[in-house]
Amino acid sequence: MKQVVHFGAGNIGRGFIGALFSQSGYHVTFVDIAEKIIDQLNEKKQYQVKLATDQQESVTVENVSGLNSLNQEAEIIKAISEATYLTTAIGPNILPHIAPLMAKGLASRVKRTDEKLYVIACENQISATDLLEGYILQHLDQETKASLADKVYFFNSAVDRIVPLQNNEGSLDVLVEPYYEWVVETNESIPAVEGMTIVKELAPFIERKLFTVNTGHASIAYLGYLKDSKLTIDQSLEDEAIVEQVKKILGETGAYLIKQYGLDADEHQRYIEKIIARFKNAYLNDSVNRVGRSPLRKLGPNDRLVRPAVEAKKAGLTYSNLAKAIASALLFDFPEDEEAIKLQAMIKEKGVPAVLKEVSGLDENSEITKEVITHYNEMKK
Ligand SMILES: NC(=O)C1=CN([C@@H]2O[C@H](COP(=O)(O)OP(=O)(O)OC[C@H]3O[C@@H](n4cnc5c(N)ncnc54)[C@H](O)[C@@H]3O)[C@@H](O)[C@H]2O)C=CC1
Ligand SMILES: O=P(O)(O)OC[C@H]1O[C@](O)(CO)[C@@H](O)[C@@H]1O
Repeated sequence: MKQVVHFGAGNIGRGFIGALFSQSGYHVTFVDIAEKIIDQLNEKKQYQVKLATDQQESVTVENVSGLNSLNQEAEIIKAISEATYLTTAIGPNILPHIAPLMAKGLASRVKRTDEKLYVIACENQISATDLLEGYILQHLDQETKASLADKVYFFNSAVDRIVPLQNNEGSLDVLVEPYYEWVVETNESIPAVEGMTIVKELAPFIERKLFTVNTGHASIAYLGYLKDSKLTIDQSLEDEAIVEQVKKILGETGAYLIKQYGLDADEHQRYIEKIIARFKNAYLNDSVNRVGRSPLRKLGPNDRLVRPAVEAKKAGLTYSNLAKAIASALLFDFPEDEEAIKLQAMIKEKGVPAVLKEVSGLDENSEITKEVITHYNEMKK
């Protein structure tokens, strides 16, 4: 049986990428640090992926097992040497931490076989696989790096499926939205995986996805949180003012995307509407706190809020509503989110302009910073 080693047996790992590989006839070895999940994967060897619909249709995901990256290094290295794909859905910030183990796995593999291995990071981050490759290469000597050529391939990808926090402590089953899209950038002819779309150039796909789905989702989360921190995304969208604000924000990212990639304006408008309809799925019961998680990452220069504002400004387009979204992210003070705590401490200590400089790479005197501060002061009242 063909093998995939997938780092991160969480929501996207089990509910999306692992499920597609299993359905394509692969055995999926999940690598994680969550002991309970690993034990259950090895004990039950299967789980259900349930759709967030009226009917709650479900699919059984079989041929799965788990390994612990904290204490099963030798087993993971062996599994990497036998795999066709090596994938991750672990969070962009964790990639540097798993790179040393992946490097050991690749070094061992290329000594044992010339079979091709395809590495794909499935994270909400532009060029996540390039970043992972960079981290891995830092742990390899020149000779091993050279021996990866024509044997180990790194492909960037975009992943889109809403998988909320699961309300089923102790179960491997995952509730997911029916929609999914997994786009992988390559010119190679690679082994088929059901549900994987291959493209030669990822930029239009990942930017369209990140600056529509993720910009929209994060904006609803932050605006909803400001209204009531206990809301879910669909409840936030019961407020017409939030719907209108999000449409304006996506109008700004849309204008940039249409100009940058020559998208058809009507088609893009339909894409926006389809996405807002996905956000309204009440079965997902998706909290604004989950969707707003990790605000420091989301306020990063290349992420869903700041990059489209910077690009819109460069293109001579409006960015005022994106500035409002950035301001709402700066007000995310959820006390159970480590990055939110850090963000609020930074704002208290240094003030908003210094934080925007340090976290978002925005000059303290830039027009975008000024606009964000105006919104921030208004919204804080
Ligand atoms: N949940 C969603 O709707 C979507 C998430 N994504 C992206 O997918 C990635 C994963 O997100 P989720 O699955 O939601 O997160 P998650 O928190 O459910 O899963 C992450 C998993 O990684 C594991 N992990 C953490 N550190 C580890 C380490 N050092 N070694 C091995 N395993 C480790 C955790 O134990 C957890 O099981 C993120 O980059 C996210 O942005 C992308 C599209 C949709
Ligand atoms: O860790 P992040 O970037 O919030 O990733 C999860 C996000 O990705 C999305 O699935 C969109 O693809 C949203 O559900 C969710 O907000």
